[in-house]
Amino acid sequence: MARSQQSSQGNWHLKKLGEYLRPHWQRVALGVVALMLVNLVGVRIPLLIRDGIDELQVTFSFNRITYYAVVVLVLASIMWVIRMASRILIFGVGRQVEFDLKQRIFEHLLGMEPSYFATNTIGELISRATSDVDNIRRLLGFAVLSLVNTLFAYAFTVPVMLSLSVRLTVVALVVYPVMLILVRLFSDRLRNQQLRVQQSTSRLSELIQEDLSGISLIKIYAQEENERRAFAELNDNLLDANLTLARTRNTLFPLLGGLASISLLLILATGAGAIADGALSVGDFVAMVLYVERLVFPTALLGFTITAYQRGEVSIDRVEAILTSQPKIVDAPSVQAVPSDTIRGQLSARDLTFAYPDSKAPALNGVSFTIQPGETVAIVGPIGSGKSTLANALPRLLDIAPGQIFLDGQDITDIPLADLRKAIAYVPQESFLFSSTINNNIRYGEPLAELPEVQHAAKLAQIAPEIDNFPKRYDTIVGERGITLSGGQRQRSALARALMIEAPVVVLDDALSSVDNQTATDILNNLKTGTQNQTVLFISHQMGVAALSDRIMVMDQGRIAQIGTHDELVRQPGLYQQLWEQHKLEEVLL
Ligand SMILES: Nc1ncnc2c1ncn2[C@@H]1O[C@H](COP(=O)(O)OP(=O)(O)OP(=O)(O)O)[C@@H](O)[C@H]1O
Repeated sequence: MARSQQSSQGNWHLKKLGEYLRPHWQRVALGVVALMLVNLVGVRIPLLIRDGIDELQVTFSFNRITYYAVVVLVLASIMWVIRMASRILIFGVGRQVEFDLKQRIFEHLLGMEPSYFATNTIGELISRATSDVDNIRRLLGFAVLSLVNTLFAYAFTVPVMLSLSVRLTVVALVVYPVMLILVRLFSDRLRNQQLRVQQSTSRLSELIQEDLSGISLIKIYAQEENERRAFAELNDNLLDANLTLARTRNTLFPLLGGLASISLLLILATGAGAIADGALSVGDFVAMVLYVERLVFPTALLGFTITAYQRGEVSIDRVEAILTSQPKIVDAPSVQAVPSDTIRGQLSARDLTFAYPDSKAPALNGVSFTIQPGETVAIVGPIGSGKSTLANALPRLLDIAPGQIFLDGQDITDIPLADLRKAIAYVPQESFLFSSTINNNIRYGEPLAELPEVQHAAKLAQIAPEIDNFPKRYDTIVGERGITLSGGQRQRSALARALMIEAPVVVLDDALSSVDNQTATDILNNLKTGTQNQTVLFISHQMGVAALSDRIMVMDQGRIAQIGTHDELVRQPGLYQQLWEQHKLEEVLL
């Protein structure tokens, strides 16, 4: 049972390797033909030497020696050239497959929804896309080359050896079954140890990635020592895993090499007797020794080939786990394109309910509303009341069931994702800037936009005067490798990016929290009076700004508790009144 499972898994890995190689089959085939030629020529050389020795035993002639020497030299040179070509071809295929896999992994990850990255850490994904892909490259380069070479070496050498002396061939090959048993005994252990190395590497890269992203937090809480210890522990684990694997490999490889050399000893011992009996010529004997030597090297390499294969198998599993994960948020087959200039911007929800996986209470519970085109609606409510969940649901960053959210009356799950996201400009709480110019950051959604358009968006987002003061104005590099912007500057840059795409609907998820009330109000006024008269959904804890919107939705525990204008709500007893009172009190105190 276990064995059949193992062999079916082995077949699966081979199938996958076949799939990786298929696009490059011509190069692989050429490489294999080159290896075949190398071995064909290689088999010929000991026979020539044998002929030379046997001939020279009868008559000694310098001309003949020179003849044999030149022929051997020419053949060896041809072999060398073809071997080089085979290596270039096969290693090149390994690099090509590495390129293909990296490309596929990245493209696949781009299609996954944000929640995928909450369960699969970035460090782990990076380790799979780099070191695991590297292992597959080595498997396809080195392991394929050495395996095919070994197969040809045996296939061509053994028949010639048998034709020279059956007895000596059997003696030379007697150790080989022992080698196979050894390899089998070690292979499970090698695979498990290999897996441990790869898992430890992933855990270490996860920690590095997390700690370096959260370096300020580590410093604020003075946790350097603890983090150093955690790193040392994982690093120690990796060292231990690597050393254990090295121990197993260092036991197996010399054993294989040693056994192969025993063939040579056995042949020397039995060959002498055969020559004395006249059963074997000196030339045949020398040829036999050369043949066994030809087999020793590929056989000793078998250990490396096996580990490269097993390491590759583990990596194939880890890479395929990414490639076979299905994105949950995809276009339904029935979607039809919706050009954004045909969208008016009416947004509605009908009994919208959503629960995060593994959470008991729904984050949105029977939410219903209709927002008219051009309306500015603020969403307020206590922390954790479901505001961000609602904002994420609108551009389908969450896996929302059909029949719950509508844009201009059309179910958003019937709109192609690309069109929906072009129609709803969403500015998340965390404003992320790429390490590029501020110009490129703002025109991220419209990469071909000209500077005046970028400047206009910056003006609407009230960041233009500050950009004019940056060292290289719109060409200033920002983000991780550039100048550091303040929280408010980052937020307004992210807002300018969203305004750049001129979407009919703009959703701001607490995206002006680092901006003072007056600036936030000016920005909202810009949106209302802009050319597009956009529908704006504006999540905020800034009650003073929210009060200026056309209507306000008050959320509480995943439900809409109240909805109306500021004047209506402030007169109704309820959550809005409380929030407003609290706001006024804070204003007085500040
Ligand atoms: N990725 C997630 N997985 C599981 N639960 C989540 C996730 N994100 C939010 N929640 C939960 O869903 C509920 C609503 O959260 P949400 O972020 O929508 O609230 P919010 O009103 O935007 O809060 P805040 O004002 O603090 O931004 C909370 O109980 C929160 O713990």
